[in-house]
Amino acid sequence: MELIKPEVKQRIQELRQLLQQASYAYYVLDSPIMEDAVYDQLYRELQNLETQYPELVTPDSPTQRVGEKPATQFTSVRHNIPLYSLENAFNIDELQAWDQRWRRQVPPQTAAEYVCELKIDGNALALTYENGVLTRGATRGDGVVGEDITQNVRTIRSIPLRLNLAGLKNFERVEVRGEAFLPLDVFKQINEERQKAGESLFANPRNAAAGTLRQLDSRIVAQRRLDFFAYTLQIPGMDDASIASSQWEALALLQKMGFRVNPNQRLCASLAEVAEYYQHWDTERLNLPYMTDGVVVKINSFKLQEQLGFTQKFPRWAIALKYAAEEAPTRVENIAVNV
Ligand SMILES: NC(=O)c1cc2c(=O)c3cc(F)ccc3oc2nc1N
Repeated sequence: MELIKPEVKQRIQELRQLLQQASYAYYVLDSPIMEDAVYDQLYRELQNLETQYPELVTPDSPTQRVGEKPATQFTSVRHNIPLYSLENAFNIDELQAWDQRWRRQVPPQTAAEYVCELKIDGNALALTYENGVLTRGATRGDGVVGEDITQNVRTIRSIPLRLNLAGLKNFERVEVRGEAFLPLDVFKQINEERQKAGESLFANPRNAAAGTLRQLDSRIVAQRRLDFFAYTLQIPGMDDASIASSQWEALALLQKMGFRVNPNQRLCASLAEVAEYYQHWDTERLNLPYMTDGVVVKINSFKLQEQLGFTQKFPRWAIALKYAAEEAPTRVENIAVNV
C-alpha cells in the first residue's frame, strides 16, 4: 500500500470532527451550528476521500451510519446486564403505597430524594460501547435476550457512534439504556406515506418505532428519523455507586458523554413535589413533540438504590406513575384522522 500523504489523513480527521460536532449540535442539542448545504458538501468530501482511501474508514465515521446491504435476519443477543421492567402505579395513592413499601426495607426516617423523568412511550434500547465506540445496539426482548439491531441503531443520529470520555477512567465498557421513539410529526408523515401506498397504518408512534427498528434495511430506518433519550448508565462489573452517586448525576454524565437526555427531568425533595410534577405534565405533555405515558419516579441515591435492589421483575427503587390511557388514543386518533 503506497504511503498515504499525511495531509490526507489530517483532512479526513478534520472533516470527521467538523461533521460530528455539527451532527451533535443539530440532533442532540437541537441548535444547528452549520448550514445544511455546508454539512452536505463536507460530508461528500469525506465520502470521496474514504472511497479513495478505504483503509482509512473507521466505524465511528459519520459516513458509517447507514449500512448498504439489508440484513437477512436479526441475531439474538444476551444482554451484559439484564433490563428490568418497571412496576406501575396509576395514581398518587399507589405512589404513596410504593413509597411505604420500600421504606419498610430501610431504617425509619431514611432521607430520600426522587428523580422524576417523563416516561417516553417508545422502545427500550440497550447500547454497548467499547473504548468509547458503539459496538452493539439491541432491543430489550425479554430483558435477558434481545435482538441485535446494531445497524439500525447506528442510523439514529442522536445516538453517538463515539462517546466523549474526556476525564473519565474505567469507562472502557459502558452500557447505556434509553428509549428510542418516533417524534409525532415523523409518525404522522410515515402514516401519510403508508396511506398513499395503500399500506396499513401504524396505530401509534410506539408501534411505528418498533416496526421501524425491526426493518431489515437500515436505509429505510435512516429515512424515518428515529430519536433517542438516554436514561441509564452502567458499567458491567462495577456497582453503579462507583460510576456516579445518583441518578441525577448519571443523567448529567450521559449528557456530557454526548447523549440526548430529556430536558424535563426534575429532582424532587418529597413525594408532594413528585405529585406536583405529575399533575403539571398531565396536561403539559400534550404539547410535547413525542408521546409519553407517565412519569418514572426513581430514588435518586445510588447507594439507596443498591440497598433496595430488585424483585424478580422490578427495581424496588423506581415506579412508573402512569397517566390515564384515554388521553393518548384520542390524541393519536386525531393525528390518524388528519392523515
Ligand atoms: N420509558 C422511559 O422514559 C423510561 C424507562 C425506564 C425503565 O424502563 C427502567 C427500568 C428499570 F429497570 C430501571 C430504570 C428504568 O428507568 C427508566 N427511565 C425512563 N425514563
